[in-house]
Amino acid sequence: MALGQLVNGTWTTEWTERNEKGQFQRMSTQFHQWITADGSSGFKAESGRYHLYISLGCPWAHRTVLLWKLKGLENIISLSIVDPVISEQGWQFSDYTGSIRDTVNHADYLWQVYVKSSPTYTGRVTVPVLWDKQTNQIVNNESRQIIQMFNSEFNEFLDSEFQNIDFYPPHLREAVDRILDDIYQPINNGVYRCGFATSQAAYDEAVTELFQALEKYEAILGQQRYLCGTQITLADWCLFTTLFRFDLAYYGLFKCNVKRLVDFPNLWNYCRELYQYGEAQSVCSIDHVKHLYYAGLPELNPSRIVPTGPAIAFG
Ligand SMILES: N[C@@H](CCC(=O)N[C@@H](CS)C(=O)NCC(=O)O)C(=O)O
Repeated sequence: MALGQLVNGTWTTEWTERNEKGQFQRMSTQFHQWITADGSSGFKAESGRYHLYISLGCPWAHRTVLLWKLKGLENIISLSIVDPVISEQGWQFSDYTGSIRDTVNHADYLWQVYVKSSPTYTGRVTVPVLWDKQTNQIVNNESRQIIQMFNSEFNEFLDSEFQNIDFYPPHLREAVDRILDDIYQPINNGVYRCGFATSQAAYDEAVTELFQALEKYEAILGQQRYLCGTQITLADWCLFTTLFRFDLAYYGLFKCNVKRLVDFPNLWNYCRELYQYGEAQSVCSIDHVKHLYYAGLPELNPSRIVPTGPAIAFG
């Protein structure tokens, strides 16, 4: 397995996210500070102060770059995109097409950014990472929190066209949070629970829960256009990044193959609609997704061959 982690600031190739039942158990992220418009948190929203590290293949990081793009933060927050294929030393920077090297810390590997922020860090080295250039530290590495900050805290630097976009409006916050909680374990993390299971029982449980939840949301989207009703919210973007990868990677490599996404008429139309929303598709990379999963997880695909298909008409 190419995945490793930092132990006391040193890179190791241990990977310990499965229990004795063969179930995948995702570790929690550790950097949870908050950028605020007024600076009361200690991290004031400022133009040019922050840097975002992402992978275009990763569904969690994809959420943050979608918000970055859709809120018009390109000239406010700088960006690095890792090589899609995770290396023996974790995420690396390269000249792979569509990647962007680390212009801030000039790291070769993302673990170096973690160690610069926190020299004795122990834990996984994951994307996304939001970095503060002023105090030289990681502010936050949890996608669900980063997208909330991007949605509202940088508005004063944006044109009114972008200021007015609100994917987390106060009257829908409770509903968004409830849906995010509801889709996390069976769907967003559920595909990983299928793919990384090491026992039949763990896989059976995960795949059953995944398809029950997909059927549930298929029915909901038969009644309403978006997860919270008539308006696109953060909940939709968080479901979208998993759906976008479904037929490209999860159906094949992770054995999420009871049905394809295209076999769910409502979920499939919804996925296509979100893909076509604004400039979303400019940060949707089929190539990075397929390389991340097929070339970067030799435990699941020892040949690392990236399949040619499937041909999927998102556009
Ligand atoms: N809870 C985190 C999860 C982030 C995460 O697990 N990212 C994966 C990529 S899909 C990663 O960086 N994995 C590398 C590793 O575990 O070594 C979030 O939502 O931001």
